[in-house]
Amino acid sequence: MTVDNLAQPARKHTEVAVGVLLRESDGALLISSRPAGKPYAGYWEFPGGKLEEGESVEQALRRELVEELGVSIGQAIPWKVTEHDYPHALVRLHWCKVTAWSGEFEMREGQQMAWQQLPLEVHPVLPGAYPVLQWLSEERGLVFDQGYYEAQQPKP
Ligand SMILES: Nc1nc2c([nH]c(=O)n2[C@H]2C[C@H](O)[C@@H](COP(=O)(O)OP(=O)(O)OP(=O)(O)O)O2)c(=O)[nH]1
Repeated sequence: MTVDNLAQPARKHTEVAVGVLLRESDGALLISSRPAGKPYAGYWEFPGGKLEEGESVEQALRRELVEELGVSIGQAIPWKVTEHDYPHALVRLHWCKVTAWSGEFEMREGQQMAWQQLPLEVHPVLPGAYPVLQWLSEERGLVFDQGYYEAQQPKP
């Protein structure tokens, strides 16, 4: 460890609730694009957002999906937790599966949404979502090829 590292305070995690909405009829996944004005605007991700003070993961996810998509979710089933270190934030992503919701989808933040099978056709995909694509692929007996998604990232 260098002297510089010793001098740095530990980075605080930003807690994020993320929903993997699964369509019963064909197993498609709901993916949405990040709205203008946010870091990684235009990247595709699973819908969700940051926990507010005092909120549980499920409460935050329920609130975010109303705010972003206009739908009320049923149970959010906790699935896995990952971390991703971006230049803008160190995030802890709380992934939940969601199989029931009500209401009509409305893009309330000017974003786009798409029901997708694997591998996703939309791009670029937020790198913090890769692990979920891997688990979903494994569940479905599909090969996950991270290079396919990396090749679709904008060139620096
Ligand atoms: N929603 C979502 N966020 C993800 C995914 N993968 C991933 O790394 N993230 C990261 C990106 C952001 O740093 C963070 C989510 O924060 P955000 O800025 O979208 O959350 P928010 O809607 O509460 O934003 P805000 O406008 O209130 O600040 O999690 C994903 O698949 N979905």
